Amino acid sequence: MTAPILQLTGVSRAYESGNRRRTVLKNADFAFESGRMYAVVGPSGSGKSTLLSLASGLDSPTTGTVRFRGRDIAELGLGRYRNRHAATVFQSLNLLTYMTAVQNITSAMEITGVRGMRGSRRKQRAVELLDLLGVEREDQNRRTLQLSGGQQQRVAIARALACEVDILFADEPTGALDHETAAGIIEVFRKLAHDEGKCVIVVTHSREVAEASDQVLQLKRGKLTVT
Ligand SMILES: Nc1ncnc2c1ncn2[C@@H]1O[C@H](COP(=O)(O)OP(=O)(O)OP(=O)(O)O)[C@@H](O)[C@H]1O
Repeated sequence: MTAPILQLTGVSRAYESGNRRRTVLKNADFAFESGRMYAVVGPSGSGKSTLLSLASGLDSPTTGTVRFRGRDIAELGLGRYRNRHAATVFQSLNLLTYMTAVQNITSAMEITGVRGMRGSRRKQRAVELLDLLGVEREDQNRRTLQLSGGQQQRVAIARALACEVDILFADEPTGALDHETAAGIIEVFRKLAHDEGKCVIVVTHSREVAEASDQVLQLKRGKLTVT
């Protein structure tokens, strides 16, 4: 086994409401590797989004640690971890619909500070990523509002990758897509893991996504098991 890129050790998350305290993720242990695609599955309310938030540095565990290349992400800084190493494609995509596909990516690069890259180089990088994800050149310069759901999903993935992150998280990426479009997106994730060496972690209800993954993590009432 190669050294894990991301390691969860005894990770729990509890929420307080009034005088009640409920643990929704219980003592999760898992080591993720580069070059592999993982699916996180489980019934509604089982803790999938909670796990995603903790592993992607959007939230902190109540107990336990999340380590990126051996270093606690709390020490590294959650903002820095998210900007430089781990990006998330949210269900809502959050694309700027009045901008083109290319502009969505170059503006994200500006905001998250891909340093030392001039405007023309940023644009070139955006085109490279969109090519990699199979967005046709003529569609790359259309406003994302005019693109199909599958194309928008590809743009959101390209944007997440723009900062050369090592880990890509996606929350229910095929939920709103028809079967054929979903199959294309699944292929994109597999390619990013197997050809580009990324660690891809997908929260999903889809059997197809789970079957296409290298490993499936199952959550049931906050308990993580690996199948
Ligand atoms: N901020 C919060 N405060 C209190 N409880 C929360 C909070 N966020 C999530 N929960 C609770 O934690 C449990 C796990 O939620 P989570 O969103 O992780 O489930 P999920 O498996 O992603 O569900 P779904 O498939 O429906 O998106 C749920 O019972 C939820 O109500």
